[in-house]
Amino acid sequence: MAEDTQGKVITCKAAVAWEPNKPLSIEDVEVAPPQPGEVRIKILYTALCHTDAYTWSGQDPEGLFPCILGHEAAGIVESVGEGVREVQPGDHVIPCYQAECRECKFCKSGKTNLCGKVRAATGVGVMMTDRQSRFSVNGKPIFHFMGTSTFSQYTVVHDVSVAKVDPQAPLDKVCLLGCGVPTGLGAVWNTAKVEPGSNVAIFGLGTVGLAVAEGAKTAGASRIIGIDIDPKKFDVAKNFGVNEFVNPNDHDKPIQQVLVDLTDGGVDYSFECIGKVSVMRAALECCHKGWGTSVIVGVAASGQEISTRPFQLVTGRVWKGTAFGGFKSRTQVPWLVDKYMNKEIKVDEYITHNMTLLEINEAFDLMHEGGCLRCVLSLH
Ligand SMILES: NC(=O)c1ccc[n+]([C@@H]2O[C@H](COP(=O)([O-])OP(=O)(O)OC[C@H]3O[C@@H](n4cnc5c(N)ncnc54)[C@H](O)[C@@H]3O)[C@@H](O)[C@H]2O)c1
Ligand SMILES: N[C@@H](CCC(=O)N[C@@H](CSCO)C(=O)NCC(=O)O)C(=O)O
Ligand SMILES: [Zn+2]
Ligand SMILES: [Zn+2]
Repeated sequence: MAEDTQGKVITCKAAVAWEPNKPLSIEDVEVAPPQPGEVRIKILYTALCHTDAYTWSGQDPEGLFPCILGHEAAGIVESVGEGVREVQPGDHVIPCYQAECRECKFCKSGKTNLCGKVRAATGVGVMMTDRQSRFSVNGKPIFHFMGTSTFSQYTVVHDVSVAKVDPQAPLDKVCLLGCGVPTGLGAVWNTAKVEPGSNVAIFGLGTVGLAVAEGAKTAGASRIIGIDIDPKKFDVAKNFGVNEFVNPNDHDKPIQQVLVDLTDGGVDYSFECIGKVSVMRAALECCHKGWGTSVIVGVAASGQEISTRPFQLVTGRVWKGTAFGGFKSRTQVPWLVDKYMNKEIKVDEYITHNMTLLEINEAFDLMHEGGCLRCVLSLH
């Protein structure tokens, strides 16, 4: 049902990042009505992802300030702009930072989940139609972030960035299907395509690494080796399918050598879920000669570069990366929600904390502690 806010500016609360690393500030933000091809969403729940912290830190070359961060959320469509056909007010939705237009060269290629339709605009914090922001504070424009900006009670996104989901699904849980959980599952299922019986090494046992473990378990991997410098992660990781643990700090040898020794020459698949280029190298080099494949999932800062001896690739190791786990967002996020509703994938188990938008700075502090996987903020 349409709300009486349709066509009007909505003033609501949002957490604004005015400058890198400065505490987020809860502001009264004006959110303009959606223009053609746009959707205004009442965000009910948003989680925090490490990529929000990364951009907030000032290290993201696409980080523009002031902005409204946030990209792992769920809400209800408040109103739609002209020409929007696939969602309507009242629909339950998950905003998708990786769009899916089904028409561009990328979408039609059948080779990637990346979409080119709105990426140039979302990378510079504006909407595609007029290259303007829909957010302002006292008349000053505030940049969008990742085409989602979910740390706001209302946001405006492109219609190609909205997945309509089962209205029965609990939005305080399925908001996680906007980023971290699909990324880990898809890294295994879509990007690496892990086969039954494989040996898998997962570097970093945060939400993304644990979702990789869950994906590897369901793919039938036999050895799932979790590597983390925080021993507190090991207990929780067992519940997600990790069946062996290695703490690099317990060894004098380079971690890639430890893993090669443990696995008779190296693992079949490895996943870097941290964002450190030195670990990305180790993840590649712990792979088995001839076929081992390493997938980069972690996001590393501007200026960071990966390196290895080309001989590592000449001798058959494969280096790959994944964005949103290779999932086609508008098509497959609803499918992931259905899998959650059918109890085929975990989601609740990644949520360690629940807070409100007003507590967002405390939530970010918590995120840097080992005990926190995902913190879900309620916005209303
Ligand atoms: N590619 C994508 O589409 C995508 C999507 C979501 C998140 N990410 C990125 O994935 C990464 C992981 O996200 P997360 O939310 O799980 O993060 P997280 O911080 O919760 O988890 C990282 C884990 O790595 C461990 N760690 C840190 N340094 C280590 C080291 N040297 N060796 C071993 N373990 C180490 C930490 O103890 C922690 O458990 C981030 O870089 C995030 O930006 C990428
Ligand atoms: N602006 C960043 C890009 C960081 C990045 O790689 N983002 C991932 C998603 S992380 C979600 O938590 C991604 O999907 N990238 C593909 C894309 O952005 O199109 C930088 O430049 O470092
Ligand atoms: Zn994310
Ligand atoms: Zn497209």
